[in-house]
Amino acid sequence: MSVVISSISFALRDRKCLSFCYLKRLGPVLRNFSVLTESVNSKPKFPKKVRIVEVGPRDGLQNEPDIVPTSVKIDFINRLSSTGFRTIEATSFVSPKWVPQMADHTEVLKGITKFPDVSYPVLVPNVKGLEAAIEAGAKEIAVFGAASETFSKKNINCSMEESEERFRRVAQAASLHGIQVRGYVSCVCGCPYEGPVNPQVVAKTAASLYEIGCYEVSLGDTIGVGTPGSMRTMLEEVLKYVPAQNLAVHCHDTYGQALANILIALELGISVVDSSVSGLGGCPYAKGASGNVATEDLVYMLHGMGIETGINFDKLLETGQFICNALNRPSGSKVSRAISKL
Ligand SMILES: CC(C)(COP(=O)([O-])OP(=O)([O-])OC[C@H]1O[C@@H](n2cnc3c(N)ncnc32)[C@H](O)[C@@H]1OP(=O)([O-])[O-])[C@@H](O)C(=O)NCCC(=O)NCCSC(=O)C[C@@](C)(O)CC(=O)[O-]
Repeated sequence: MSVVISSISFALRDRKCLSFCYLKRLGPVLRNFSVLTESVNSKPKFPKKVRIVEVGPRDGLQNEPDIVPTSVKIDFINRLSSTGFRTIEATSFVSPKWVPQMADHTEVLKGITKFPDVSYPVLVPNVKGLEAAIEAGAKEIAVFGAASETFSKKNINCSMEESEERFRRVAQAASLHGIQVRGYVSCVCGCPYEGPVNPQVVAKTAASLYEIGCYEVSLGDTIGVGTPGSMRTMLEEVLKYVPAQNLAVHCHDTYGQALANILIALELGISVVDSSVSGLGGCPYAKGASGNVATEDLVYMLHGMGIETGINFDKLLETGQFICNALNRPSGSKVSRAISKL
């Protein structure tokens, strides 16, 4: 078999050398192997540009054991703004009883310097959160649902169906104020309470967010259990309902699969990726889940592939160092750690 394969690859590399007779004999074999050679020869197509949604100030800091001072959060976001991000998720207008780390949302949103070409979305779970966000000057919000009934109840204290209705009301009210709405689906590759999640449920949840008016739906592998295989299966299902240009991926790196999973998303035409500087974060309602993919690692990979991000890599490393110093912890970014040892 290996002899046949090598002669086929040779033949395909230099078709001019093939005699008609040889080709005729190889004809049926070549036809059988055309699929194999196509996949060997065809390179996956990746987008030329990727927009990174930096979620460090929200997803990164919401799970910190000690309250991070408001001034540090503001400084952090300002540094991110001058790094080249176009979207920085700034904070959450959720109940301070549920997530005390985000209780200073209004001070943070009012205190940051708003760069003209940067959007600062904030998480909003209900109309009460939307009203507070509008009062604080939000121009973009994100609602957050889940593809798991138990996770939905633990995270936002309502069923998936109730959340759909809630988000519809939020989206309608937001549109009256000209506010853009992003949507999240958590647990797209697995749930910390229910285990495996059906890709069709993910697709239905994403489709519902898209239908209520979310301009972009971010698919969250909340506990980082996805692999390139399960990620592809899930994304192919979602893509039947939501176009690639309206999707983003949000990969936690708990099992070290995030970059590989992101590559699958890029291959399928998705060009928006959420990440968190220094791999900060985790969800308070997903025990054991580690941070998001580190932005430094993501940018290193994308720039290495010739994909534009608009991010100044040196400034990004400095910002990562700034927040790690403030939190008194080593960076969760492999790239940052490797570079600091040079
Ligand atoms: C949704 C609620 C509010 C329901 O919480 P609830 O207790 O069911 O709400 P309620 O309507 O019964 O109200 C109870 C109290 O909360 C207050 N309240 C009600 N709403 C608000 C609000 N917006 N802001 C401030 N306060 C609020 C309300 O006024 C009342 O106050 P009280 O009368 O007791 O003094 C609660 O469950 C909550 O805040 N959950 C947020 C959980 C959260 O932030 N999780 C982390 C983010 S999700 C995530 O990380 C995943 C993601 C997005 O990154 C993607 C991924 O990785 O998968």
